[in-house]
Amino acid sequence: MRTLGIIGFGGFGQFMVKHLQPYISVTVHDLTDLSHIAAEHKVEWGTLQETASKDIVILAVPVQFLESLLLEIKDYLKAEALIVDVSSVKVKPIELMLKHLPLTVDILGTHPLFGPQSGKNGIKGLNMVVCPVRSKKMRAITHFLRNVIQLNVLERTPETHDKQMAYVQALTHFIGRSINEMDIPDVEQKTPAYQYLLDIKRNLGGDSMDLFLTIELENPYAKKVREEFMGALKSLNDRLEHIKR
Ligand SMILES: NC(=O)c1ccc[n+]([C@@H]2O[C@H](COP(=O)([O-])OP(=O)(O)OC[C@H]3O[C@@H](n4cnc5c(N)ncnc54)[C@H](O)[C@@H]3O)[C@@H](O)[C@H]2O)c1
Ligand SMILES: O=C(O)C(=O)C[C@]1(C(=O)O)C=C[C@@H](O)C=C1
Repeated sequence: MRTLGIIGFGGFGQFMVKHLQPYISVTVHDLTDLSHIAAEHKVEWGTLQETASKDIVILAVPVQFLESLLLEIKDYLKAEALIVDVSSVKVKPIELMLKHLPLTVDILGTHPLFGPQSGKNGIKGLNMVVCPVRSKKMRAITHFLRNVIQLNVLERTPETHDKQMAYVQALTHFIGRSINEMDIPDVEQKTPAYQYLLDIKRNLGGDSMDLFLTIELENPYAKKVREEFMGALKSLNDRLEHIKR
């Protein structure tokens, strides 16, 4: 039977385990000792070396920590292993995996477009981006994702992914974190549109600061979209300030 190691057992690592554990024997590892949470999920807790030496290894750490992790694990990997990243950006992790991983291992970039909040009622039909890099098992993986987990699999280049995610995610998380910091109130006399804002606040409120930094700073196209948004806010506000009353 094939074995799976998940390195990074934060919000997304823990969420993924619930969906993968029925199909494969899973070992998890994190810098922090989260063995009690692994026990709750009924998966094995391993050392970094044990977890990195499985048939499939999923890297679920924020991208800003990926390079040092790759350097730590590259000598522990099985020659024929499949290494998968799940990062919210795709250009940078794929460059790093190509730079540091041995030529014998298969590499697959992925981005599940859901998480603990958006997937809490099930993940059937949700989107998952795949960026094949080098993998002999691509057909079997796509079959598993589409037909067993029942995701909507979208194949994209890393550049196309990051360009679109600058709007889809960097803009949404920028607004989401702002309204979380403002702590906008829930009130009875609300409109459906305000409920959308409250839903964004709830959906993104539990995400870590490290995830926010990945989405905003590691996507090469995110800064331009933030600037466009800030420009639009400023120009709207200027127009309001200049209306004579
Ligand atoms: N949260 C989501 O909804 C979501 C969805 C899809 C993809 N992702 C991606 O999944 C990855 C993890 O995101 P998250 O939300 O779980 O972040 P998180 O901040 O909640 O958790 C990250 C975990 O990685 C651990 N970690 C960091 N460096 C490590 C190392 N060198 N070795 C072992 N563990 C290490 C941290 O201790 C932490 O527990 C990111 O790449 C993110 O972009 C997240
Ligand atoms: O469900 C959640 O908790 C999420 O925040 C999921 C979410 C998002 O909606 O932006 C967050 C990060 C991932 O890259 C993909 C999806």
